[in-house]
Amino acid sequence: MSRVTMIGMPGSGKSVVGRIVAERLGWQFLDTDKVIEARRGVALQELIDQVGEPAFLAIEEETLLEVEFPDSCVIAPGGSAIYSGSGMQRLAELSTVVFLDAPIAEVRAHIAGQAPRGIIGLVEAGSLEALLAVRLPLYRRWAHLCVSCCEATAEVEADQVLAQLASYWHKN
Ligand SMILES: Nc1ncnc2c1ncn2[C@@H]1O[C@H](COP(=O)(O)OP(=O)(O)O)[C@@H](O)[C@H]1O
Ligand SMILES: O=C(O)C1=C[C@@H](OP(=O)(O)O)[C@@H](O)[C@H](O)C1
Ligand SMILES: [Mg+2]
Repeated sequence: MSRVTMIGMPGSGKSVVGRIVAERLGWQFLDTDKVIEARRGVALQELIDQVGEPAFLAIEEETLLEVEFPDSCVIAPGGSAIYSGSGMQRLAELSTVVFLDAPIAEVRAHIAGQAPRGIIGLVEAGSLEALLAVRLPLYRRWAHLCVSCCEATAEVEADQVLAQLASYWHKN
């Protein structure tokens, strides 16, 4: 199957690692957060602030269901994509889904280095640890492959993803 989708917590590296995986395969890279920003003409954080979390999830679902994903592409949806059963069903049918399983300390450090962003369900969960506990069964449910990332550079993580993909594609 000539598409890959990266899923995982915000800050786990879906966009950065996904882009490197795409480059190494000579494939296109598509970040659905960027698609939403381009369609709406606002930064993602601003959109979440404007419409609220439930409406953002509806916009994200609509995007996952409507975008035409080309052949030979790596897709990086937002970390909240797993809240859309129909969106994930579509991605699982048209791509190999890779869960970037990053330790929470790494997630926290990566998020801290970035501009503020709305993380869906974080306020309700109370902490990143509690949010991960809620999301983990969903990430695992939709993943064809789980790649554990531990204090490696994005380049090394991309190599790990590619090695596991090669093995998965060989068997499936
Ligand atoms: N393995 C890594 N090593 C160092 N920095 C990383 C790594 N993965 C991601 N980052 C950094 O963390 C931030 C969030 O990464 P990003 O790819 O946007 O995550 P996601 O798309 O999963 O939210 C970026 O600044 C990125 O450069
Ligand atoms: O996990 C989340 O709740 C979110 C993750 C973000 O994308 P990244 O996972 O690419 O950071 C973005 O879609 C939005 O801020 C919500
Ligand atoms: Mg991203």
